[in-house]
Amino acid sequence: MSVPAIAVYTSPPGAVHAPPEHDASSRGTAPCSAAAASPSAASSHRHAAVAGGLSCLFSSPCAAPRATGHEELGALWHDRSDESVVLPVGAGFGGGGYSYPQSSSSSPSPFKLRDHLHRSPVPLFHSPTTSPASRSPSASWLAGRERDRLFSSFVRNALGSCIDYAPVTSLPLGVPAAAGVDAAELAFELDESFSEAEPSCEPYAHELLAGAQARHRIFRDELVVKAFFEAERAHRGQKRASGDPYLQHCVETAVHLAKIGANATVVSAGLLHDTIDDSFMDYDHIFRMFGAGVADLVEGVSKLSHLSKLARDNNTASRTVEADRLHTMFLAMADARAVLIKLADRLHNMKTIEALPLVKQQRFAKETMEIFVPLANRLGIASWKDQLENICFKHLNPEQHKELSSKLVMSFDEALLTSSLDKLDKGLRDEGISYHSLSGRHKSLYSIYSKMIKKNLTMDDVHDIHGLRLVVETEQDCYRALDIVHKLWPRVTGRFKDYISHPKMNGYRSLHTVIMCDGVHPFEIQIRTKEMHLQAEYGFAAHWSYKEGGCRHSFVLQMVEWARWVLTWQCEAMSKERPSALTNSVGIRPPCPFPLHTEDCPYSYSQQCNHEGPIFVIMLKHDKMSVQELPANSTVVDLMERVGAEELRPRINHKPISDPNRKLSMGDVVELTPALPHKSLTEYREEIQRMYERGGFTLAITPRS
Ligand SMILES: Nc1nc2c(ncn2[C@@H]2O[C@H](COP(=O)(O)OP(=O)(O)OP(=O)(O)O)[C@@H](O)[C@H]2O)c(=O)[nH]1
Ligand SMILES: Nc1ncnc2c1ncn2[C@@H]1O[C@H](COP(=O)(O)OP(=O)(O)OP(=O)(O)O)[C@@H](O)[C@H]1O
Repeated sequence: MSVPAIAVYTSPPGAVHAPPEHDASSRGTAPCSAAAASPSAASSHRHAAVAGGLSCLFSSPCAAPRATGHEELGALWHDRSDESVVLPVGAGFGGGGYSYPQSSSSSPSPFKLRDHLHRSPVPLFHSPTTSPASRSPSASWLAGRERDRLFSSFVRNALGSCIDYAPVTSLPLGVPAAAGVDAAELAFELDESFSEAEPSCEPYAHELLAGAQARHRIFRDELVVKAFFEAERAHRGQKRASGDPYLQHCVETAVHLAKIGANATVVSAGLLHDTIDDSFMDYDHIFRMFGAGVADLVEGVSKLSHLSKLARDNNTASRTVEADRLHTMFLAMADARAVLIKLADRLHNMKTIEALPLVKQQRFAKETMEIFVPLANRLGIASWKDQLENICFKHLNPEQHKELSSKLVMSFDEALLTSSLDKLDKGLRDEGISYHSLSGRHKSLYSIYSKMIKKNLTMDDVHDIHGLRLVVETEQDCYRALDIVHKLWPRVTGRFKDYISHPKMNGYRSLHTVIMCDGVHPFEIQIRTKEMHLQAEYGFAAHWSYKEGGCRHSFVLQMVEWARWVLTWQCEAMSKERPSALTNSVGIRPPCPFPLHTEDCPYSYSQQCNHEGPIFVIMLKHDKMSVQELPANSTVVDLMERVGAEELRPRINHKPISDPNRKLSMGDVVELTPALPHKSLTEYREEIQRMYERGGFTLAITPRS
């Protein structure tokens, strides 16, 4: 079971207006009025909400908190898009049980609602200003490198990455998409072959599609529906360990992707992610039907699956250095979106892991913790990271999990979080301080546990179970806001940290204070500027590396930053240019430098740039796998000399090579096998003859009836 939550509260001044097409009404969301529940409902639902897993995310001026039904404790920063759509009107956003009062501006901001529905894969804050014309990376954005403008574009894009699917059809305001949708009522023309294929599906497949469409509108997209039916064809008759149809796993994987804002290409690839490995379909088939965009992603996922299986079979996850190399390699060798799909696949597998034998549960949990959690962390998908961690925690430390879960239910107060946000928002308004964003979160169960272990604390000593974060415009505003915080609540002595005047070694800057809420609950409040926040999310002070405890290679930092950026950018770009089935998405690339880098920054990383960092390759020697680190530009011979295997025969990526001076690339799989002894044909013939005479061959002859 699980809870944590995020509340995001955007700056009321300088009201944010999104273009009309982004209006929530065109997304089939429940209207705001239906969202607000009464405070009494809030308290009465609290415990149920906690037990069921509650998340809150709301935006001023229209509050839109609601509950979700996640099983595990996890900070659901991103996964909110579809749930709101599924909830019946009335339950709507507010169904979770607490309300947020309307603030001074009475008109709901469609921008904010959009954000509510489609969060970025990268945790970010809300821009106070945006313009209708500026939601996708424009030509001027690409051309310009001016820092401020890049910054605001960055914020816009990151927000925009929560995507606008070119809507196939708009649902009427307040009508949950779930109502009466089935595959027979698809709101677009099916092409001929597709229409023919559809009726041959079994009823459960239609139900699955209708269910997915009810959860997220992208499942009405033509490309996605086509991918659905192709996945159905590929996996027809296949079952999961649970006995469920295999197709269900494909759909759930795709739903996870849709929920964090992935576009039609990525969601389609999510539906097809297992076809190359587990069905008769191959790359060429997918290419012909869906184009290189989808086919490359499916192939990328397949490659990651192979590496992951190799790693699991060889227990690589337990060897820290090699596990670390694997994270880096995964991100460096594959399109970040392929990693995203692999993560979504793993998330669903972990959520259904009970169907596997105990020993496999343990193995998967261990591997997930070592390999996939850090990947989710690096890509900034906090909700997946938290969910994965909590599930693994439950399987790896069941006793502690049980004990802490029940304790957390006692100490956790969702309503307090929202009322604190409200109080701070009011305090800031009263003093005329505008802010960029105000958000709150509950620490995930596993994060609490880890902190307790790391710092030898009891749960009562963890002061940031409830946390607020305020992002303001200027450094001066940080201190002014801090004064307000200290006037609003009594502070906990000795817990104030001024990382603005005294930045941390890694450059992290922020003000931290702990205050006492209701005299019982400590709240950690972080105050920073937009710029400081960017530093805290990316670059050297990035939260992921802070959590991972440092990183040896600076190129890894750059690469991760790049991958996160690509992800954000591509989701946005791709959703704007709704890909036709044959569009090659590889052509769409973000500019190499990260927004914070100047043009001549030598550290900027991109997969096109030749970074000087080491490369990581998988080596299979005598059937044992290891992840080898080599300097950039190393060759096969270099590797063979390094491991003392000059006499062995190298194959790269399953193909023999003729030139041992071939350069190695990140993610190459190098197999070193004993060379065939040099025998003449006659000698081989004699050997076979001897084996035959010894009875070494069994000829499979099927008797004719
Ligand atoms: N991104 C990022 N966040 C940081 C960094 N250091 C601290 N933080 C954030 O600030 C919070 C509190 O950090 P500190 O005030 O230094 O507290 P602490 O000494 O680690 O111990 P606690 O107060 O018990 O959390 C952390 O939980 C993080 O959310 C950093 O280097 N990078
Ligand atoms: N006070 C806060 N307000 C809002 N968000 C926060 C706050 N503190 C951390 N976060 C964010 O919550 C997410 C989960 O962080 P988590 O609680 O696991 O670790 P942490 O608090 O940052 O670090 P630690 O456990 O080492 O103290 C991260 O994205 C982090 O940036």
